[in-house]
Amino acid sequence: MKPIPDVNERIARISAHLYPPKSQMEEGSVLRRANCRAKGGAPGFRVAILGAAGGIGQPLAMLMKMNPLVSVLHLYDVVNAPGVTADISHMDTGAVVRGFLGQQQLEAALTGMDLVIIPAGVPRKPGMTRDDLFKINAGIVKTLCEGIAKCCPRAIVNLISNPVNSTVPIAAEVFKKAGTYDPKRLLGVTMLDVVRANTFVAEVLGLDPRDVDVPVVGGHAGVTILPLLSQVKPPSSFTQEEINYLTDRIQNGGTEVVEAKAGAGSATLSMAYAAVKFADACLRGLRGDAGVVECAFVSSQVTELPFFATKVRLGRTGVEEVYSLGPLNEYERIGLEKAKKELAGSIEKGVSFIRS
Ligand SMILES: NC(=O)C1=CN([C@@H]2O[C@H](COP(=O)(O)OP(=O)(O)OC[C@H]3O[C@@H](n4cnc5c(N)ncnc54)[C@H](O)[C@@H]3O)[C@@H](O)[C@H]2O)C=CC1
Ligand SMILES: O=C([O-])CC(=O)C(=O)O
Repeated sequence: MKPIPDVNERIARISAHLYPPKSQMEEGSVLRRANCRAKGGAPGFRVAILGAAGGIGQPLAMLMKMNPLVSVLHLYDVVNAPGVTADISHMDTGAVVRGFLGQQQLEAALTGMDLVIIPAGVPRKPGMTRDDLFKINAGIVKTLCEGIAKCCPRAIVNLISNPVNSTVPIAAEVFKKAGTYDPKRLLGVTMLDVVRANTFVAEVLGLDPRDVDVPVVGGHAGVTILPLLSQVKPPSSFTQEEINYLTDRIQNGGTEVVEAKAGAGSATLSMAYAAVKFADACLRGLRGDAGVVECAFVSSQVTELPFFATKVRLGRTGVEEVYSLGPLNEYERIGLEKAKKELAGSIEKGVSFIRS
């Protein structure tokens, strides 16, 4: 029987793989061969997840490891990154996984990345608004975006950390300051609102959610989440009662989960699903696929606000086209005015966090 390696030896081997010292990257080393295999064997994109050990980060990491468009997956967090990385790295899918722990490894985590997904930050507890997270999450997003500006300024950024209506303007200001801002490459993730809208509308219509497409515009908090039920596909009509019910349920879907979890956080599994659906769309766009269209909170000229969520077309350079709102009914026009009023304040709050 082969002797079982000493526990410390095994741990040393694992951590050498997770946190490679420079010497290990030399010609002929095991790690070097693994890297070559990653590049040669599984052509694809290099993706980093920042906040990878969290409630969203873990299932997101698992699902990205299953995505055939990903060849290298970097998992960064300030806690528990080694455990999550060791675990995910045993999945027999193509992507090579590496873990990075703590601020001193942020640059290594980001260098060479094509797509950076950010679910780092604190989640809500019952009774809190997303804006209550600003104090802590604004600083986290600032630091991470400074790293992106330095190490992978051309990467597409998918920003999940709340309040998205403010964290996206924060990221834009950080990139502007660094001279790397490309509005086409910065996207606030509002996909969960679309995922929820498709689910709830399908329930009302008695359809399979996969056959339903609901545009959700505006932003990602309360009244700024504006489902356009008049533009649902397949074309459908709703009673006023159904419209009130659906709008309220979609706008408060996050709160529904926060209350059900009763202090144990907010949506994580549905969010990981939505994040992967969105990241996959970004990667298909980068690959050059035609007709990749999703909703996202982006730099926009659709309204007078500098950022707004609408359908966008994704391509090789990120957001290649921002679609206009299309025809709105009276109910949606009133909703739009409310959404813009709240959004303006949230955007301004993010901008002045960096400028002042
Ligand atoms: N855009 C959207 O639709 C949604 C956004 N969210 C937001 O996503 C964020 C994360 O939520 P959860 O995963 O549930 O929270 P969580 O607390 O379970 O995980 C957050 C992770 O971020 C890490 N983290 C904290 N500071 C960090 C830093 N400086 N650098 C790197 N990582 C850091 C933590 O160690 C933790 O592992 C929250 O702000 C939440 O509100 C949640 C659901 C939907
Ligand atoms: O509600 C929250 O705090 C988390 C979130 O953004 C969502 O689930 O839509």
